[in-house]
Amino acid sequence: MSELKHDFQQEVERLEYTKQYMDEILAASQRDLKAVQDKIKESMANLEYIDSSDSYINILTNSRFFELALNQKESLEAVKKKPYFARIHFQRHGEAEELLYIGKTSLFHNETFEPIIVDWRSPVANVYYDGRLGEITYPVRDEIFTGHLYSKRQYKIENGELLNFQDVDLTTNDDLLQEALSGKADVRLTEIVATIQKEQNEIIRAHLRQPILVQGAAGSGKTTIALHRISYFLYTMGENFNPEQLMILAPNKLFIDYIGDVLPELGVEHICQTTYEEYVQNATGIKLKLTNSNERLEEIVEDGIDTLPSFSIPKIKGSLLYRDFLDRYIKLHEQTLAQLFDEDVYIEKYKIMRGSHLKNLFLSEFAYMPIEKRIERIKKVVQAEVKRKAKSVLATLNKRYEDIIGKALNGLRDPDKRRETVTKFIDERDERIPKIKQEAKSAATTYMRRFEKAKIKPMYRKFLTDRVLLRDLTPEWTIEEQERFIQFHLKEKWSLEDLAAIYYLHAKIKGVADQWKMRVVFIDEVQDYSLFQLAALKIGLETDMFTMVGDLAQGIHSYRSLTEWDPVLNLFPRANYFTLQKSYRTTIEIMEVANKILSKMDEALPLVEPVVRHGNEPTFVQSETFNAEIIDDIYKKIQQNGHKSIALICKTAKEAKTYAASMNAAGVESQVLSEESNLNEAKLLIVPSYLAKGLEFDAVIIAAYDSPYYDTPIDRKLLYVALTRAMHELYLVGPNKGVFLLDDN
Ligand SMILES: Nc1ncnc2c1ncn2[C@@H]1O[C@H](COP(=O)(O)OP(=O)(O)OP(=O)(O)O)[C@@H](O)[C@H]1O
Repeated sequence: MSELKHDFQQEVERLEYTKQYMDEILAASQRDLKAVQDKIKESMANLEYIDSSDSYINILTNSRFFELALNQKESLEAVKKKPYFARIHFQRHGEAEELLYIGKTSLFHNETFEPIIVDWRSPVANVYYDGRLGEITYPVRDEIFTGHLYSKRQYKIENGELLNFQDVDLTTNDDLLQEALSGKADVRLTEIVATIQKEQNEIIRAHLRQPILVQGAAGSGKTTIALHRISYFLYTMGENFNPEQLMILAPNKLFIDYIGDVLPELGVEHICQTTYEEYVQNATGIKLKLTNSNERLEEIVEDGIDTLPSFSIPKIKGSLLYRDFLDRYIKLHEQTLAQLFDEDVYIEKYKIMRGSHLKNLFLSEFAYMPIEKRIERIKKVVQAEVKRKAKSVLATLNKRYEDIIGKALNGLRDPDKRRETVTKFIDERDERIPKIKQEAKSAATTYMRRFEKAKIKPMYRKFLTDRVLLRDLTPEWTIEEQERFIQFHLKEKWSLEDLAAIYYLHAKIKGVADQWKMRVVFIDEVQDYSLFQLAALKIGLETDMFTMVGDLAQGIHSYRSLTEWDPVLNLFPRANYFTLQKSYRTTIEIMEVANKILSKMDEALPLVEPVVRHGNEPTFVQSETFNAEIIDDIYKKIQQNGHKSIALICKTAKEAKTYAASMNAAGVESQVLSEESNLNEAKLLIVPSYLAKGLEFDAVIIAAYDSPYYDTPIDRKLLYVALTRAMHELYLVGPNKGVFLLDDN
């Protein structure tokens, strides 16, 4: 028998063994879960395992297989279909050689302690992603281990059957990757765990307690990495963080649906997946009807004029200067409240506390807290002090009455006068003491009543429209600019840019409630955020543990958002910055076209390197007017090539509607994608360019008629986004190549 055959046979046996053991566990867990757990606990009690710093408890909790057995039979079945995807032949210095099988969960033999499957997120699995063959090092917690990596092997297992395996070295890595990349759009995001590349792995595992910022080319795996990093984070830091304390901010609902299936596959559940809009409204409890920012984008790109006016309100509202204005506003509010401490706290005529002391607490000692939290704390201080002092006031008074009554009793000779005086004092005492007691009960509340709670929405509205206030708070602006700002806000309408301000005011004045105080944040498409949006989040959440991934070349909202990364790095001084240049999505031929557009951009970003994967040349189809039959022909041809997810991308939603009408008239079923819709691959998806961001399709047809792409910053980005959505095939349909900013040859 040849060596390979022999190997294959052995691998088949190994897979059988693994599956059998899984069945045993499953059966046992169903018979008597508790007993099995106890037994494992007991037998692992003295376990010294390869990641030896892990206690057995750790191993148990890491042993997701058991959790799955406990919780979900379905997921368990899924694991059984593909228990592992790779193997390393490895030897830690000073120890025996080992074959470690790497999968999406871990599984240990409960008697021999043998690791049957090692979780891809475990420290030793890093060797698989990071290590070249030969001498290697890998960190476990704070220790560095060294060893020798003899081989890396990848398996193709489907439905529990071993189809194939291949040993990986530098040359085969590309083959394996290519095979993975030639897959279809519907199974992609989830299946990359086997082919995560070294530079991606570095980002996934980069310092978990530090912020990271990734500038990654279109299709370089940013979304994928962010999702895997979440999974890795929970695996590694799960003891200190609940999934509920993690939040992923996505650009829209469509995108959340898109990634929705992936997270459970990566063992991540219960994390908060939301959009900035939704999060802010939930966290502040302020519901706003926002103008649709995509409609605004449409207006901007309609005529191809996207140079910003020098006084652009959306841009201003995203700036740190705007934050400074609001800081002044908050200061003003704080000062107004501070003045209310000018009065002292009294019970009857007794001074219980000096207002100046409370003012000092308010303005300096408690200054680290949100304003209304300080007021709450001060109320407690006053309450405690009133309680304490009231006791001594009462004791003193009682004593004094006792004394003067005693004096009257002993000192006055005239019995009538004596009775009269004593009665007077007794009456006075009996009236005064209960009154004081009563006052003491409510003194703190009465004193603190003057501090009314702020109403953030009207407060912000005042900032937007109050001339006198603006004169005070925005000296950097000319009077004309202030007037323009006021005029802009005469009619009450709210847009995305106002959310950062509202959240910021809420955070600084009221504080973010625990339920919304996420401790770790993952942001996809971060280039669409403004600096102030990020700053507000960071302040409100009191954390800088942000993973931010984005691509300036896709910054289609740059009229109101980021155009460079430096300010973000200044905002997050602890951040590690990474770049990803390789695109895993598109073929070389498609990327060539996209790179032409990229090179026209002002950002001077390096060209994207596609991983070596060839496909058909993108095809330009000339037609003077939009012709549904031409599109239908292309659509059918793509389907014949075996592709399922196919998008017709156009610049605007308006154009998408026109196209859909034509397509439907020609009898082709289509669906215009909106933020609320579900992706339906059975139909031709018609997608406005800005909504396509973050998504990918097997094939893309870009048509441009009513709204051609102009050679302006935003249009170049929209076109670039559209071009880079295609995985395998690309068609450009229009009256000439110029509408796609391409030369005729
Ligand atoms: N290491 C990898 N192995 C296999 N496939 C990968 C790898 N990295 C990324 N991919 C695939 O490449 C495609 C692009 O990944 P992803 O959507 O995460 O990129 P992105 O950087 O977020 O793109 P964009 O900015 O254009 O939205 C996906 O289909 C993903 O599965």
